[in-house]
Amino acid sequence: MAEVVLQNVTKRFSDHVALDDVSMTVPDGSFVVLLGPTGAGKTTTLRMISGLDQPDGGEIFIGGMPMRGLTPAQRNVAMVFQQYSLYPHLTVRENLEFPLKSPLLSTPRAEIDRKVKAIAEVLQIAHKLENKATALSGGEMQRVSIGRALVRSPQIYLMDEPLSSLDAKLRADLRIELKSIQAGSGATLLYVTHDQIEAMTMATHVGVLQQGRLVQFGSPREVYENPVSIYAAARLGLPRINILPADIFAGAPPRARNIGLRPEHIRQGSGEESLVTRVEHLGDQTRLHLSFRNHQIVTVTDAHTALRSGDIVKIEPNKPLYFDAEGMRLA
Ligand SMILES: Nc1ncnc2c1ncn2[C@@H]1O[C@H](COP(=O)(O)OP(=O)(O)OP(=O)(O)O)[C@@H](O)[C@H]1O
Repeated sequence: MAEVVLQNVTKRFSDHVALDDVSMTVPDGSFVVLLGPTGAGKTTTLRMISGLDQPDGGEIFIGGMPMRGLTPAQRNVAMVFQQYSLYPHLTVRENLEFPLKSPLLSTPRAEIDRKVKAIAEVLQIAHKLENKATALSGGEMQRVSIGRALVRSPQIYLMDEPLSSLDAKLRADLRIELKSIQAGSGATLLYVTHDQIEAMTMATHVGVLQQGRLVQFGSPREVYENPVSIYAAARLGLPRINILPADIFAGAPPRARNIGLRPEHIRQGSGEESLVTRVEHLGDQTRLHLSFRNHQIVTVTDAHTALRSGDIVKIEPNKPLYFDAEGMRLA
């Protein structure tokens, strides 16, 4: 496995700048998740690293080697797309074996069998090994595509929302499996997702992309607790961070335009009165929807709370984040 370095990478599509001077180091053995809304440049970043597309400016290094001019095969990267890409006329087993049968690798038969079996078990498709790829459900095909990447030992795995087409239970299972495969093998993984839970649970680092610019890079915890802007703060956390006018509570510093309060950073029982508008019991926690001076706030409370819609609850900020008129964090 290898470190991947992007140095001032820029990519334009006619006059649209999809990646704008992006510099980023994906450390060897890390699990980096790229975050950003649609169009932020996540897929473009993966395509540049894979060699499917060329940057207009800047350099990409994998394992210290410059990648300019090298084909995807020469880069030895494994990519999993959101949409499965299988050989339809081959069986699941043949699809999984395919990458190992490359003449360059000359993997021994016993080794191929062992790897295919192990991966098929992890991905819960062992019972479908002899089926034709076309005889699978969408979720099964996607698992085979993931398997085709995992049987290899590339320099880096590039995955673009690989779990988004799977049902919730399988997604939760595979999240744990992928993370343990990565942690166990020391693989380097660059991963795109819109799923907050995937990002928080799997990433060693997250990179926040905003209109083609990398605006923050750090551990999920760092980005969660110390976001550089409202934009970065809104990328992690569910329910989302509450953004309110800064003067809605006393104590805002000069130049503060907005206060950001994570749902769990609102103390209840003292402070200002707010109205409970909805109580959502989710089992392990309860969400309170509050109306406070014409603003809606979401906070969390005790799972067995007796609060009901129409009640009054006192609230005050705990660990507030302040942002200026441009949405940038104030120290
Ligand atoms: N082949 C292309 N031709 C023209 N424009 C493109 C092309 N590929 C991407 N773009 C543009 O570049 C920008 C970044 O696209 P990209 O696919 O990287 O976004 P993304 O963050 O992956 O979004 P999504 O979450 O929707 O996949 C977008 O504005 C997109 O329209």
